[in-house]
Parts: sequence; C-alpha cells; structure tokens
Amino acid sequence: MGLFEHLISLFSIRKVNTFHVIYFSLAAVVVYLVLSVVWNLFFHPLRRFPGPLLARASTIWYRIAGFQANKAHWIHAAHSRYGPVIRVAPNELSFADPAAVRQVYTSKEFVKAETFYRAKTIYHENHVFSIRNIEDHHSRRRLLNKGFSLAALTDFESSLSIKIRTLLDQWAMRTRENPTIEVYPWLYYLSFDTIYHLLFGVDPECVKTGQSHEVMQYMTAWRMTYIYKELIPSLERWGIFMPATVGDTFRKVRKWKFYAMEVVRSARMKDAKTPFLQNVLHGEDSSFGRPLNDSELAEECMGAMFGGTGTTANSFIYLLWATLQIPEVVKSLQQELRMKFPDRKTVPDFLACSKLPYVQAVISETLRLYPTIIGTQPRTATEDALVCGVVVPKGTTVGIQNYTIHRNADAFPDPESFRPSRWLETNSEASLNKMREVFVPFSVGRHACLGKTLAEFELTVLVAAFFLRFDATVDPTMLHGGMKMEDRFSAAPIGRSLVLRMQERLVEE
Ligand code: HEM
Repeated sequence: MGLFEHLISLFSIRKVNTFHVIYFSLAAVVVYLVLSVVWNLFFHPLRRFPGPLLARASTIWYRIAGFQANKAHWIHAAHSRYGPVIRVAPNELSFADPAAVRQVYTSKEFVKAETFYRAKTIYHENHVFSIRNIEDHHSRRRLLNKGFSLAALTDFESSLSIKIRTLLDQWAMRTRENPTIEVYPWLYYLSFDTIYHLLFGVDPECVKTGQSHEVMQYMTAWRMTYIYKELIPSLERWGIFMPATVGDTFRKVRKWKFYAMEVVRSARMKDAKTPFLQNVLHGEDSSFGRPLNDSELAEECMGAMFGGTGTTANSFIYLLWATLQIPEVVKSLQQELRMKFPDRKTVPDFLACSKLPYVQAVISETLRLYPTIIGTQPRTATEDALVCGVVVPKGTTVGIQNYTIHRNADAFPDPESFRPSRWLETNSEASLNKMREVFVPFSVGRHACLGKTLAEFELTVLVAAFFLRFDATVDPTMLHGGMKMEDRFSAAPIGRSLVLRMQERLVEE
C-alpha cells in the first residue's frame, strides 16, 4: 500500500475527490514549512549566529526586504542590534567587520551567489556581471577591459566634455527665467549618452534634445525582473508569458534585447571602431574559443548600459543633495576650482581635476555615505572558510554591504555626517589606511567595477564644471524622505527627484 493510500485509510476516506487531494497537498506543504523552520532554528550549521528571528527561521525576512527595496537598511539595523556577524537568511551571513571585505571578495574560496547573480542575467545569456565560474569570468573580463581602460577614456574625453557642456548650457538656459529645475532626469540622460557613445560610437543625444531614450524604460523594467527572478528563477524563461505588470516588465526586457541585437548587428556590418567594439567584435572569449555571437554581445552591451547609467547618475544626484545643503562645503569647493580655472564656463580636463584635493574629497565622501551599490554582494563559500576568525561552512552565502561598512565609526568618526574634510585632515598614515580599507564603493577583487575609471572621469569633470559655473541650493520643496536610498541593488532616491534652484554665475558680484 502506497503512502497516499495509507493516509486515506488512516483518515477512513472511502473515495478520494479533488478536495482530499488539495487538503493533503496543503497539509504536506504546512508540514514541510514547519519542519524547515525547526531545522533552520535548531539544527542548521548556522543556528548559533544571531539575527532577527524571522531571518533565521526562513527566507521570508530577506525576500520582503528585497521586495520593499529595503534590504540594505534592514540588514544595517540588524547589525546595530545583533552585532558584526549576523544571520540574514537561514543560509546567509552578513559581516560588518571591514577585515571581511578582502577576505571574501578577493578570495578564490568564494564565488558569486547563484540565485542572486543568475537573476541578474538580462535575457537568456550570461554577461560579465552574472558569470560565476572564475575562469569563464576571467576570460570575459579580459575581452572587455580594453573598452573601459584609461587609454580608451582619455581618447573619449573630448566627447564627454561636449556632453557636459551641453548639459550645463541646457541648465543655464532653462534657469534664466525661473531658477527652479528638476535635475534628476538630466543626469540620467548624461550618463546614458556617455556609456552609449563610448560603447557604440554614436551619441543618442538625450542631453541635447532633453528627451529620454527608449532603452531607459527597458532598464527600469529590468530592475523589477531580477527581483521576481530571485524568487522564481524559472521566470527567466517564462516571464514574458505572465499576465499584467509582471509580464510587461519581462516583455520590455525582451524588447531591449531586440534593440541591442540590432545595434550589435549594425556595428558588425559597419565594423565599428570604438575601443569596446574593436575588441569584442574581433577578440576571442578564451573560454568559448571564439568571439562572442550577437546574442552574447548584446547581453554585454545591455549590462554595460545598465551598469553605466543609474550608478553614475545617482552618485552625482546624491553629491548635489549632500553638498548643496552645507554652504561651507560649497564655498571650499568653489574656492579650489575658481583658483585653478579662472574661466567659469570651462569644462576642465580630468587630469587637472583629479589632482584637486577638495574635489576628490567631496566625491569620496559622497561615495562613502551614498554608495550606489548599497547592499550586499553575496558570495558562496566553495569550501569551509575562515572569515574574521569565524568558521563559514561550505555552501554558506556571505555578504558585506557598503552601506554598513562605509558607516564604520572607527574609520569614519561621526559616520552619518557628510564631511569631505575628513579625507584631508587625517593626521596619520594608520588612520588613512583604515579609511582606505573600509572604503570600497567599486568593490575589490576580480569582480570589482569594470566602469570605475569611467565613473571617476564623469563625476570628477562634472563636479568641477558644475560648481565653477553655477551657484545652487536645494529647493525648499525637497523632503529628506524622498532622498532615502531605495535598495534595488543599484540605489536611487525613492522620490526619483532632485529639484534645485540654480543660477549661472560667470563673474563675481
Ligand atoms: C559611481 C558609479 C559606480 C559604482 C559605485 C559602481 C560600483 C560597482 C560595484 C560595487 C561592483 C561590484 C558588484 C558585485 O560584485 O556584485 C560593480 C561591478 C560592475 N560595474 Fe560598476 N559601479 C559604478 C559605475 C559603473 C559604470 C559607469 C559601469 C560601466 C560599464 C559599470 C559597470 C560594472 C560592471 C560591468 C560590473 C561587473 C564586474 C564584474 O563582475 O566583473 N559600473 N560596480
């Protein structure tokens, strides 16, 4: 007699109907859930680690936090309550100890966590961000590095300067009559134009026209699909067949893929000459032993478009938000810039601005307090490992979030204050080293940001050109609540808005 028949005879059921099947199925699910909670709380290898009860018992805590785009904030609050090593899901630990950063992110014992990064594929192919295998990732990185190198960016600098000048001309023109301006979309236009032009050699001219590009709505949709895919990985295949809003997001991502394939095909036909395309169209991905095909290359382009747009745009948005509320910071910034560049309308070159200590301190302080990759970057232990003296069993996922370690009070006293001068007034090499150890906005190790140099170029030149040319303040209608960092892995202000009052000032009054 089978188990099902046995249960039926036990409950004296003569004839099985649909109701019984549903009833027993539900009962089986409840029993399974209860047993897994008991296992997670009392028998799991991580049972001794502290953390919120719901997080130790099930993945619900982690999933709700993810859905609400609040994961980084919840984990941060849990660290304050439970200590530097906490359990944030039955099989996941979070470390707030700065020493953990390099032990995890530069070690071969840890690989990208499967569910989290598989969900970050865009449409049916892996790209450099989602590849987990160490050798495969290495060969893909080798293929892409050249397109984002310092040499490629130095060649591209004049195009970037033109875009920044066009943006500031737009702002100057629009604020002549009325000084109030919504800058949020404009900064997306600038970073999108920049990455697109760098990749494909064509300027989409969002800044020039003041219009969004169709790809931007696809990228917004993608931010939701990876939350859904983390929950149900098979949506990668089936998402486009889902009804309503959920299906719409997947269908938009499919449109983005078609768009990217078209761009790649046309680049192939024209044998496009940007450093990125030169390398990827002709170079081999050594783990495939061949160049990337159109679909694989389209996916890399989509990854770079996404990686290069919101990250830099939001960093500058937070830089303006934080800086413009502190008149002394603005004054120091403008003094340094105006001493060096007498022409206020100039868009200075990167090399000169990269040596200006206060400009660099303002950028560092922004990336410290508002790291756009705000949350955990989860890795899975491929063998038993030791992190900060704690044994991490094989198969455990661990993560360290920049939002938390960048607020380490030992390295950054009074961590919630935006204080650029902290980067300049350190009086010992030891305290500077401590700050450097903890400060990892672009991550470290083999998965560190591919676009770091591009982001630094863009931010540095933009900060310099903006503060040379404009006097600005945050509009009084802006509320702190609207600037809360929404954690969808890459963070953005929850209100999607930054309204400023600004005035072009070309001479001292
Ligand atoms: C201020 C701006 C930026 C910040 C703070 C930032 C931060 C980061 C961080 C922390 C990672 C590691 C993520 C992880 O391991 O899960 C990363 C990876 C990456 N970033 Fe950025 N990023 C920025 C701008 C850019 C730009 C402009 C691009 C343009 C292409 C870019 C492309 C990438 C790519 C492709 C990866 C994956 C690298 C790999 O796994 O090998 N990022 N970024």
